[in-house]
Amino acid sequence: MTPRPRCDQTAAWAALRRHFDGGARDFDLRQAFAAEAGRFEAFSQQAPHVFADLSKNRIDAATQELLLALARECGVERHRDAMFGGEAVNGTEQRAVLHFLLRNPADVQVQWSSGAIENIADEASEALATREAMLAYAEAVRADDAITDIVNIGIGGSDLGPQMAVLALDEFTTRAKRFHFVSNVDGHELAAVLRQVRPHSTLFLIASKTFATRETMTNAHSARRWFEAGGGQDIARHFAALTTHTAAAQAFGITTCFGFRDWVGGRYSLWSAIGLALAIAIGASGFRALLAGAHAMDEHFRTAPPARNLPLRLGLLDVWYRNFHGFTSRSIAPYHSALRRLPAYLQQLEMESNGKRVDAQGRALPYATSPVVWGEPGTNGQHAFFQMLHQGSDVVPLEFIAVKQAGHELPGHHPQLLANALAQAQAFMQGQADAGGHRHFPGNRPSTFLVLDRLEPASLGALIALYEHRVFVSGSLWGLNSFDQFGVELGKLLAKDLEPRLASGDVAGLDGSTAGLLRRLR
Ligand SMILES: O=P(O)(O)OC[C@H]1O[C@H](O)[C@H](O)[C@@H](O)[C@@H]1O
Repeated sequence: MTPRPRCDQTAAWAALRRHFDGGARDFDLRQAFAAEAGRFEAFSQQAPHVFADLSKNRIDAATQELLLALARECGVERHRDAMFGGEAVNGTEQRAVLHFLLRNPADVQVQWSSGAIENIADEASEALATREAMLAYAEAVRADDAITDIVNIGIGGSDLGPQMAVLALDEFTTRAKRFHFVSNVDGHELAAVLRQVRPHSTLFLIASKTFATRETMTNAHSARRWFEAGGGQDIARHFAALTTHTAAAQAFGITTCFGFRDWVGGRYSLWSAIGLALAIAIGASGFRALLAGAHAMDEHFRTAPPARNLPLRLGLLDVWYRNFHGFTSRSIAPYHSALRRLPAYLQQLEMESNGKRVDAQGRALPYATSPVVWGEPGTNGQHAFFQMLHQGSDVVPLEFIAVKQAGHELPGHHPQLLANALAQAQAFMQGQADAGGHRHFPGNRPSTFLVLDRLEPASLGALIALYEHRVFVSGSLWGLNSFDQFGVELGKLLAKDLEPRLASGDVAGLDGSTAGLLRRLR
């Protein structure tokens, strides 16, 4: 990878700084709408399966031009093409980043740049073969009436993706099986699931890229002990492993394994064998539709001109808000209860990817990177923390996700839901100037409004891929390696040291607080 210029040392960054200090800081959405008749049309667009209204954001044509110049100068497109070309864009781990390959239709040839990972054709056909094997297995499980419960054991990317998607696509999920997700090492979680299932009718999916994550291994061993203690014998039938480390799964005693490669990051692994629970839930055709929707967004990101490239526009907006306006967080408000785990999924995607303070070469950066990403479905959030969003001292850009068609037939609910989403976005922008004191709403609070026609496999795939690429864009502008996560290691190491101390009471060498708490917890 040729090094890219540091974003804050480009002419475009300096121009943006002048633009901001010269008035953009005080941009007023209400005035902008009053002045520009075509503002909605200019700042909204249809991308594959996702319509996006960006017009209630603090940007105008000049800001957008300068942001696009920043992307050009920072080499974002070159970086994107390097990823799609199979170069080792995850430099710290010397790995290519090819999760998009998992959603490539079988008949599409991938264009690889020279010097990309070797035997690329083999990688592509292996991914395809695994997809077919896994989908055939998913169909066999769906047809097997003796299996009534699927328990996915995994954490982080091996939990959040399949869990979020199984919930989101509930309308498309087989009613013949129940789906459970166990991630936490807290035994309460596994125990609560085991109380509901029986060994002879349960399939455990042990989902772990590394097959080494302690939480998952502890839960997997406990599940196997429970299975055997309950008279279960046929591990091959009741356990399957989804992992890059099939040898470790076999050593555990699992013979049904679906693999993937280390070029799939954990938080990008829903499309791989890690998606098996979802494939069982919605079937092979549903899973293929999810992949096709994501692939359509890949193609959009790869080929749409910058000014109409949605992931690029959203990633640029994120940098504008974080580094110029200084906003520290972004709230996600899905106005669809089935998307209730989406904020948690996006937290991992964005904060684990871009929550870094050094550039891809390990040099400390002088500017802010990932915002805090958080949220709850609407309308629930309205009755909890929206108070702070409307009248608090911080400005938090909000992201609405609304779905045009309901997936149920209860009269009255959906118009009420959609009216609430529209009203909140309106209220954030307009505020209430004619009231003083406690009833004053400052307004001018920015929001982005995403619309899906229907929440279905293809649109969910496109939505997730949109977020993946947007995170790529902001990470690229910030000069980060968005594909490693060394920040999760230290705590794991320390926990390993403390676990035996909890049993022995040995506090030698510990700081006063940790020693005091350890004594307290014994
Ligand atoms: O899939 P696994 O190897 O078990 O990893 C599960 C998760 O844990 C790690 O610590 C990382 O922070 C995550 O990116 C990963 O998704």
